[in-house]
Amino acid sequence: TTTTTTAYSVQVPPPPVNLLLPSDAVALLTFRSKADLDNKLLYTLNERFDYCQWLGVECVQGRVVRFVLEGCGLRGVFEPNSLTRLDQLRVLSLQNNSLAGPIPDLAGLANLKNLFLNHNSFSGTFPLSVLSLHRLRTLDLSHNNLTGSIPTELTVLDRLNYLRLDWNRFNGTIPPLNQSALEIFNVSSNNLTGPIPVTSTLSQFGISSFAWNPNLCGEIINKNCRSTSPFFESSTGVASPPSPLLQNAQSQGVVLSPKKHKRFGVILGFVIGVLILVPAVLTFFVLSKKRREQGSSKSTMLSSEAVNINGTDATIAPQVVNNELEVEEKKTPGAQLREKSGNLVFCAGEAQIYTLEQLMRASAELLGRGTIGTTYKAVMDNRLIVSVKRLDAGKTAITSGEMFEGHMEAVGVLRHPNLVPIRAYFQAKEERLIIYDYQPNGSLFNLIHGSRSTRAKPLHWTSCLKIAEDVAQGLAYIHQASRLVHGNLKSSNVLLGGDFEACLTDYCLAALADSSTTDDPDSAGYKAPEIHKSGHRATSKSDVYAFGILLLELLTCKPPSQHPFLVPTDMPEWVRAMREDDVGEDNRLGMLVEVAGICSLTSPEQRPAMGQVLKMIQEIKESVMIDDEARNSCTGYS
Ligand SMILES: Nc1ncnc2c1ncn2[C@@H]1O[C@H](COP(=O)(O)OP(=O)(O)OP(=O)(O)O)[C@@H](O)[C@H]1O
Repeated sequence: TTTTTTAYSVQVPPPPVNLLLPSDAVALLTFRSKADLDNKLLYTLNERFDYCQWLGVECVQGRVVRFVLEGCGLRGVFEPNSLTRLDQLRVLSLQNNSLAGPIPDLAGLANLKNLFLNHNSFSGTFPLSVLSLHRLRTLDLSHNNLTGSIPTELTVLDRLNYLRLDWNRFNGTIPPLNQSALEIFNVSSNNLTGPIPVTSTLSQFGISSFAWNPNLCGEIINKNCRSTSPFFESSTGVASPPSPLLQNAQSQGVVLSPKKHKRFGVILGFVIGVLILVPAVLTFFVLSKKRREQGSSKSTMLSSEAVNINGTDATIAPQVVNNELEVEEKKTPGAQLREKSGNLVFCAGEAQIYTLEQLMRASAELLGRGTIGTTYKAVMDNRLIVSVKRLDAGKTAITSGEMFEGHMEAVGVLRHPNLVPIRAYFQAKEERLIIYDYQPNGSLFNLIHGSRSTRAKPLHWTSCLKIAEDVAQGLAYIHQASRLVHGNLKSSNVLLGGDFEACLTDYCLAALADSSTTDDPDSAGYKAPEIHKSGHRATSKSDVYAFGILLLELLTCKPPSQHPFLVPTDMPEWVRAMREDDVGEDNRLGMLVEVAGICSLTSPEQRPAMGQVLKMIQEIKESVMIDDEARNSCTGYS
């Protein structure tokens, strides 16, 4: 007789193969068929339980309990009725891929505890099926294109410990979350409106959890709700106290329907706008005309002496010569923007969530001095923390004001999970500032060379692989999304973000400076030979060279100044000698060293493009089964 266990010895015509497969294998194969458009996952089934060995899969007694495919270059869709059949799944992570389309119904994943779908291109609305996953502790949907509102019913997930919805396009109000277990929470960079609910849980989070939502208000972000709009309904359904004008209308017997409330709000806003703006604009023009007539050349200006950097704590205080807005005769788009935002130009169309004055009042801590400027950590009075790079006037003197604005407008729109975003810039006479997000976990330089006592050995090779992939992704994005190049890649310009992801900073700034003034022995080792020889400007191929050197630095724990001069064929031996404790990883390491070797070839024409380098690294990643321990060390940098 023929049974299902002898499915491969055929005496009678076999039933369709799907009927013979365990349902978990069918679920995985169905998922792969729609998500893995580039056939990166080599899922073949020779034996009945082969699927438990597939990349990213972990089973207990033949049932899939973890499915983790992070940064695998998946660029299809998440097929409904595929993974959702894995009813024993505890962990599902598809983060850092390019999956698109809606998130399907996940209600079948009744045992799910951790769900990471962040850093993809999912669209559609918040997946309501998640609300039925009562065991859920971690939910990360950040960095997608999700729209619509955040459901109030999220409050029912009482085990929720980690909730990230940042970098989407959610609108509406924030639900009054009050789960005592919630420790990580972020809804920044959305389109949320209204007051931040005052619950004991939400009140413990800082401004960075809510930032970059232009119409959000509340004490946490230091924004008065009534001044934003008198008609916000709070998320608990209780309206904020009406404005005095509205009270007046009501006391006179005018009854306003909710719709009329809105219309009344618009009319009121318009009337107030006209009443305030017209005199303000008139005053502004009269003042500036008077000033021009007096031939005044005074402007809001920061003086280099104004930054007190004695010790670690300082205040970036502007020496305000004249507290009026700087008005230039010829108005470039940047100049008009400057007028609008009080001289601080916010990039990528982002809303101005702080002013120059707030920034200047911030307490500042010196982070370090670089080749073209000095970097500070600035903590503003609204508790927002940013990093301010103060360019050295002499070093960027070759770049005119207009060129600087044009350049910053091009660089400031770059947005990628592996780039530290430039939020704003400022320039006045002798003063140029660039404002970045502050990265809390230090730089790759510190991680590799920081405390020698704790980090005497090179990083685990899987950590190297993850960092290399992050850096390659950031660089490839710059090259593909713009005609710009990084121009100053080195380990101190690779910062570690909140999730220890590697993010590039200082990108595209080298072009502002005269290269003869920026020679620095620490950077010299990353410079491609053609730049050393003829002082050529950086190119995408010199970025690739620097990447090769950085990869060797990662693998060997040796700064470029200590790299022996090697041809690619000698590199594997040197790297192996530097990692003598590593056993059994020769093959994988060998592949990474090979990538470093071809990136750092002397001739720029022979070096691959950054997109190709990224592909090579991703292929190495896919060619190995990353076991659980290695995966953990990937994010923990063991
Ligand atoms: N956004 C940031 N968040 C946290 N630390 C930062 C940030 N930007 C820079 N740093 C750190 O501040 C220090 C000084 O940075 P800076 O860019 O001024 O100099 P550098 O990177 O050493 O040289 P270069 O100017 O050539 O890039 C470095 O240790 C860097 O890692």
